[in-house]
Amino acid sequence: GSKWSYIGPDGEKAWPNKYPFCAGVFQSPIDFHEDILQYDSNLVPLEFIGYDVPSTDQFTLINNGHSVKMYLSPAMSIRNLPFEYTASQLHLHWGNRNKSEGSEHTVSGKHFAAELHIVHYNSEKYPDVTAAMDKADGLAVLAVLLEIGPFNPSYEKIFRHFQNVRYKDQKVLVPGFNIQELLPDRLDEYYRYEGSLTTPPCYPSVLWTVFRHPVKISQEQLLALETAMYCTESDDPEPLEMVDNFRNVQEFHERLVFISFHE
Ligand SMILES: NS(=O)(=O)c1c(F)c(F)c(S(=O)(=O)CCO)c(N[C@H]2CCCc3ccccc32)c1F
Ligand SMILES: [Zn+2]
Repeated sequence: GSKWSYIGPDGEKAWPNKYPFCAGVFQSPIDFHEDILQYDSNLVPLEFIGYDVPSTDQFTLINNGHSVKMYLSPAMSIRNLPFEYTASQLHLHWGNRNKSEGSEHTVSGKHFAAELHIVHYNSEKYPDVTAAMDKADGLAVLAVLLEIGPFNPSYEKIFRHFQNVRYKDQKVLVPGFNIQELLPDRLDEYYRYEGSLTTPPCYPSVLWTVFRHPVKISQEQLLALETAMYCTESDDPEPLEMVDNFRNVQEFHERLVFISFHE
């Protein structure tokens, strides 16, 4: 129950009062635009281990008051990064029903409808995500930009449970499935930069991989994401809709974003 939000007196402009790193260096998210991008031929496709989780396993999906997050299996990890990173959780960021522009990262100043983040920690150097999250080489987050298109049966495996996590601290079990289904085609094409957590405590501890190609979900799926959840508990007399839970893009001076693709 950390006291910060995306709106009002505890909104992002006030974060540095309680969380000094939020005013610090290497902050995320950022805008990807031409003059900060540099092709890097060393950026090879990531390798996903144990992402195909059997349906006999279950993931816990929880409304934590800031986002809807799903704890992942410790058997899931990624390679081809400087270290092996083990999966911790995935969560989403989105806008609202009148403005479906809730992605955190932007491309040439343009928001996408929403964004999925899969948080991993450096399991070669640290015992768990709590030990890793404030270390410069502690975390690796994969980001998928979401846009409107046909119904997406893979995202529906999570979205179908939203009615059971409408309020803060509610949770539900989700049968395992291949988390790789949530990722776009062309896993070889991505943006790569060193940044931070996009929520307090904003530690500059994240190696970001943002896939170039967005994934499509339907208008109805997006509306469900934008209207299902509340930041408040089920008995709160003043319910607060969980909308616009994205941080604005941060200044990015004298830094480069490396890309694995030619224009
Ligand atoms: N955009 S983001 O930077 O990826 C990002 C979020 F946006 C986000 F909301 C969360 S949160 O849901 O945990 C609520 C805020 O702490 C996280 N959690 C991370 C960092 C904080 C502690 C922690 C502990 C265990 C697992 C993951 C995490 C987060 F990393
Ligand atoms: Zn996130």
